[in-house]
Amino acid sequence: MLSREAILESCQRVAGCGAHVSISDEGLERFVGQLETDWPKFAKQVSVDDTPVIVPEPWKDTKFQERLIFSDERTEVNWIVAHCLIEIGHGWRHQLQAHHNRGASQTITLGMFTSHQAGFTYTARHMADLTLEQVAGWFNLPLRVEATGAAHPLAVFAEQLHRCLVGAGQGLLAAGMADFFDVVDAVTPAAPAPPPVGADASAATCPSAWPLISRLVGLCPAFNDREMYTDPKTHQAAPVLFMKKVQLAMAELYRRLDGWVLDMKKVQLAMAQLYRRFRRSDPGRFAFRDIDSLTVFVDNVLPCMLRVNGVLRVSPALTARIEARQPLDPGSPEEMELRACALVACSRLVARLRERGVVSPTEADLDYYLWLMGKWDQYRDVERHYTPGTIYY
Ligand SMILES: Nc1nc2c(c(CN[C@H]3C=C[C@H](O)[C@@H]3O)cn2[C@@H]2O[C@H](COP(=O)(O)O)[C@@H](O)[C@H]2O)c(=O)[nH]1
Repeated sequence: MLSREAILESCQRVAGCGAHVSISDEGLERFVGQLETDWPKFAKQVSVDDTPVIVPEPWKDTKFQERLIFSDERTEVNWIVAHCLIEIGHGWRHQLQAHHNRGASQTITLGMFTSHQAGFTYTARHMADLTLEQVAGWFNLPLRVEATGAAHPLAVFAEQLHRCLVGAGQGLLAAGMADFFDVVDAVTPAAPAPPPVGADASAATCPSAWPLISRLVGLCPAFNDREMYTDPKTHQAAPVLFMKKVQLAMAELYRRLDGWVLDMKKVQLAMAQLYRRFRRSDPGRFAFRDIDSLTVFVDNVLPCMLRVNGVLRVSPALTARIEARQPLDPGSPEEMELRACALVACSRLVARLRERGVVSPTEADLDYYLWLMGKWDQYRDVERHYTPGTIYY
């Protein structure tokens, strides 16, 4: 089974021997102080947890604030997991900006809203049968250049999205699962009876996130975010695990649904809405007792925020490549060192914050914080690394 330890240890191996990226102890300590000061501002932004997605400041006043209406809990869970499965496309940021003035994550979120409004439900069969044209339509991605009829560069992005979804649909079907919700059901067959109001969600009745993570990774190729890394000194190769999107899915399910018992009947739903306010009163399926064992969901934004805030030291040659927007190859040492060092640095940041005791976030909280930070005015134009060839982030 996948575990926090397996992910962290594989990244620590890279962080200990990387040729291009390392963690600065002084920078890390300085950033801990900054986080303590800035945390309250952040807490306000993500505490609104009944919105379908976390809404960064620049997205305010857009339709993302609207509540998506789902016919039932199964449909909502399937939409959330599918959304996280296709949180990719950072490497197309500039092409997307030029095409429709939106970045990768806004393109994905808007496309997910559009598909929902079009009545699409993310069942295994529906995903397996998706056509490239359908996907390109929802996400507003051109497949051809109008004037010449030649393939549009963004068609590759549309193909990546299509591949993620079809792969998941086929994987689920092969395992006899009708949808993502069936996987939840297979892992935690019956929602445990809710403990009395006011009881602690960390009680053993709450499920662990890791069996569900492991099962989803086994079924959906696009969740299996791992690469081989060769130690530059010993020349030994070993796998490095990041598991960005599947951990994001756990955090999203937790953020949205931990207060719900998902298979309850309509009349109970109203009760659940009331319970939901009392976050810890109704753990159901998604109040993962080990939510604080997730690592950050490492993409290209986190390494960038840590680099500009002095936590990551990046070699001048690699910094120059990043600033020149030169793409990195998926699985290249540079790409893996950036991601691995960011993941390890975040676990150290959270450990230090907890020791000092002023604020005590989970790594998932810190992830959301750093991702939202990438939208702040002073950071929006800072170049991040780009790996357009990956389907993992
Ligand atoms: N570490 C981390 N990375 C995240 C997200 C999200 C957003 N998550 C949504 C899902 C549910 C929530 O409610 C959020 O609304 C996107 N990304 C990644 O950023 C990358 C850059 O894209 P851009 O921002 O356009 O530049 C892209 O690879 C994208 O996959 C997150 O939360 N954490």
